[in-house]
Amino acid sequence: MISFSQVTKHYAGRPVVEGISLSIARGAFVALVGQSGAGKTTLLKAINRLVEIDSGAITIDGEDVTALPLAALRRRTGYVFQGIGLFPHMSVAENIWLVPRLQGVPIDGRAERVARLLELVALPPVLADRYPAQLSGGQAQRVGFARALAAEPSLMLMDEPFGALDPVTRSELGRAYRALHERMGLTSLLVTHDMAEALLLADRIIVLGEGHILADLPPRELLAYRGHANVQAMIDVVRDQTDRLDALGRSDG
Ligand SMILES: Nc1ncnc2c1ncn2[C@@H]1O[C@H](COP(=O)(O)OP(=O)(O)OP(=O)(O)O)[C@@H](O)[C@H]1O
Repeated sequence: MISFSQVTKHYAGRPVVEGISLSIARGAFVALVGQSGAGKTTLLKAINRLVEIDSGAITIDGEDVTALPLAALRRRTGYVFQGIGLFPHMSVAENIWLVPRLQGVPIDGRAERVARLLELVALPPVLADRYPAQLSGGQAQRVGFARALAAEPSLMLMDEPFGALDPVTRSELGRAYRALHERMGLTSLLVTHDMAEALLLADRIIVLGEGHILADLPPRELLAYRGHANVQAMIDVVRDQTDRLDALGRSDG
């Protein structure tokens, strides 16, 4: 569904993404991980052209993203990011209805469609009339997902969408999104710092570093990976935490 061919992006003369080629199949759930500054966000934003690449090409369903009108491209791609950016002066319903409104969908269907989208992200319908300041962080993030899904995108681009949440909400929302991904037949790309989250949610994990793909494997195979030191270090953190927790559980004092 998405294809990157020799994609390169520089900032201030320094390559951030260098000659990256990869293909992502329809229905895949792919996590992009890597240390801070590895180029994860740059690669994600290049898809919906929030970032313009210097060279190479990115296609969605065989169409070059630079040949698509921006509005059509953004309609196909739901975008969710940390801290979500809900408009504070708009109610939840108005925030969710932003894209359908731009698409000229008649307002008389709004209440029903907003209620359905809230239900999808497991929020009660009464929240429709609240304002963002009256929501918890987890609720706001769910509204962000509902807003992205309102355009009925086939591709979801997510940049640390669970990053600002407490661990319990983070885990709940991650699982809820994974279920939505299945149910709605979405293609999902998730940028995360959290290797454990990537291993538990995604079907395929791409590890970026120094502008390149360091590893590109399904979770089980990545766990057994031996190779690039940076990749191993990220996996070792998860393994070490699991081992220490196991040891703690077994200790008698
Ligand atoms: N608009 C910009 N102008 C200049 N440099 C930028 C710009 N955007 C990103 N960079 C630099 O490019 C590099 C990659 O940034 P990017 O945000 O893609 O990394 P990342 O892997 O998503 O990092 P993080 O995990 O910290 O969000 C960083 O060194 C960053 O400082």
